[in-house]
Amino acid sequence: MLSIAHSRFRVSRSDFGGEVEKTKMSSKPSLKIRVVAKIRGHADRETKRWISVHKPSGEDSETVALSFDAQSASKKESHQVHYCYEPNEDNDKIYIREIKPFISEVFDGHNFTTIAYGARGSGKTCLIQGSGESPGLTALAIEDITEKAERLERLVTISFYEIYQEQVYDLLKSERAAVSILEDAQGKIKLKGLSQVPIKTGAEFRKLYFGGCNSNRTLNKTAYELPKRSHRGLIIHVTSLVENTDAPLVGKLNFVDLTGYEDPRRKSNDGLSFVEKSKINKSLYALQNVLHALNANENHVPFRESKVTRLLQDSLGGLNNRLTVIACLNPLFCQDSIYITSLASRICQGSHQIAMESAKKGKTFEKPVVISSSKVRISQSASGKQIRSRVGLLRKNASCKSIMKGKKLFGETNDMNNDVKASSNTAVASTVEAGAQEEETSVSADASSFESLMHGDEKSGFSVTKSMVSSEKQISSTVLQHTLENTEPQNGDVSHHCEENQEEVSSNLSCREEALPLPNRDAGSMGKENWKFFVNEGGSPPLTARLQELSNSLKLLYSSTPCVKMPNENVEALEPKTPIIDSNVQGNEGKNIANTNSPWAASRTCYPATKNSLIQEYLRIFNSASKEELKGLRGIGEKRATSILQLREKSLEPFKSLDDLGSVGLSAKQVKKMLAIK
Ligand SMILES: Nc1ncnc2c1ncn2[C@@H]1O[C@H](COP(=O)(O)OP(=O)(O)OP(=O)(O)O)[C@@H](O)[C@H]1O
Repeated sequence: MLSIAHSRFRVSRSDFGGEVEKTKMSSKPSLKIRVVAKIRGHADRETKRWISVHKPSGEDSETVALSFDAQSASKKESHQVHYCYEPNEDNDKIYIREIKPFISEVFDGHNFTTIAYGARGSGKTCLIQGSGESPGLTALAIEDITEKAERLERLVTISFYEIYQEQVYDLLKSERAAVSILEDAQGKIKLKGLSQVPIKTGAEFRKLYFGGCNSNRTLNKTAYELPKRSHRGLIIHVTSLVENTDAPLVGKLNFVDLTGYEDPRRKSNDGLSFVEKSKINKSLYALQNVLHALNANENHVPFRESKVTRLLQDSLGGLNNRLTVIACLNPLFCQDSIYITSLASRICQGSHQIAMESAKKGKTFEKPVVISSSKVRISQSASGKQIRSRVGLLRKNASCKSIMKGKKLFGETNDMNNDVKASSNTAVASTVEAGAQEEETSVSADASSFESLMHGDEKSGFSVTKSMVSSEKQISSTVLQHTLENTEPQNGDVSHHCEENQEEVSSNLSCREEALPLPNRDAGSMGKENWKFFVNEGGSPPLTARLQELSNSLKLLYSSTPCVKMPNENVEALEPKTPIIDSNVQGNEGKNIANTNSPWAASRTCYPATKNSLIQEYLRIFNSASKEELKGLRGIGEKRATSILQLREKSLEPFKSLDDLGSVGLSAKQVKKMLAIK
């Protein structure tokens, strides 16, 4: 049983020596991101360090630089993050510096999220969940929150969930119970089936959290009945009734322990396949894409790319929320930790860019730091011209600037993605960086394309135009074209992978309803806020954005193409190297990948999408889109959108096939038309 000396944590804001002010990223009313690293402790304290940490001003450093001894001197580069905790620094210290100063904001109705990610065995669980000797961040936070809540007469409830294979489960129920992530007509995220249990003390919390309500659950992960490789999250809700309003104010503190990252190409001890490992890492990639989109102020934030980001949507996307990303690093050599650190550095860079923009606008922010380690590394193997011809080509328009501004987190330095040729993100960025001057060609989709799709007429229906279209539409269209070109039957592995990305709605909802289905102020604004992002200048409907979402999903597949071989991992080759396309690798149906001209072509050969999965994706729009989104589709007005929502109230997934749309009075012809963008 944990023993927490309460008085240890009574530290006033002034005790942080101005830390509160320092950790404020920007006065801009958007997500504030802080990125820190933590090097896990090690039983043998004499172990030679392989990570060097340079703290220019000691604990007061605005940023610190990490470098790895494993990298050769010529390739050695430093990765900047906001701070790095040493192996001998415990969870108390991290809590006091990174979380405690912001607890009061949760009581003001804001959301604070802490996400721990890292390679396997890097200490994420010990950090978030803790152990008997060393309480984790969750236990430390709950002590302060329950104490404060008692004084201020607020209600504290907790939810504890697990995400395994992109399915969410409630961990506070005695039976394994699935949770559905739904969006209501107002755009609020609802976690149907996830219990919220009131707690008043740290002891009550520990009883629940560490298995009190389920004897099968213990702190020891290996003893737990569910598979080990899952994400786990705790939500602490702080609710207060606001005078003269019906809606209570709810602030949330989220803690997420992401599954350990593992390079999918490496053989793992637990025998997981490449595809399974790619799926496990998907949430990490999705998180990066979401943070990139938020940092770059992009029109579409791909929250739906993974369950983790979807579940955290209102905490990541709402106003004045905070996110602390903790990159957990192994104390002994671990190639994956180098990758994890480079990603952390990128997220850190993104948050600085927001700060710089804020500063330019005359708002207060401390001097930004130039991050040398985070330069975008673009493969030199493809010329700008080649890249442009591969991706569908973008003009140097405003959208491109936005892409450049944020620099895609996923797809640039990923060691796998050093095969830049396989990443459309990178290619897009490369196009911009290369300073494309030539006349560009864009691909656009029209209604007939979708009709062709419905009839299985894969190749027809697309027109190549030289018209200027938004980059968003171009990307979507490129993906659509790609999908249409690949409607041949294919092997199970790939379609299975595609299907994993589908919005899941569990039929197993026999569990009790949420104890406190309380609305969240920020969540309420979130739906509309994101809706604003969905609508582009031309007034096109959210379907466009969904197509881009498909694009993102496909990018995830492409980026993890197994047709890439890394150089042998000997001591000489520790630093990330550009993967080599193996000319002997055979794609589906014996096609030789090396003969393909482009990364798109190569990935097509490896991972053909199915027409069916695309149709399923459209059906998911009907099963999950908000009222406004539905109304953006052809043939759906106020009345029909309301009927669809009513059907969804009765059944979680009313539309399982296109025929089911008949129940809201849509004929087959109308359905086909509807799939066209207005
Ligand atoms: N501060 C520490 N000092 C010594 N050993 C530690 C420390 N933190 C963690 N460990 C040990 O490291 C191992 C991995 O820790 P932990 O389970 O927290 O890692 P993880 O990142 O959650 O792993 P996974 O990715 O497999 O979920 C455990 O055996 C744990 O006892």
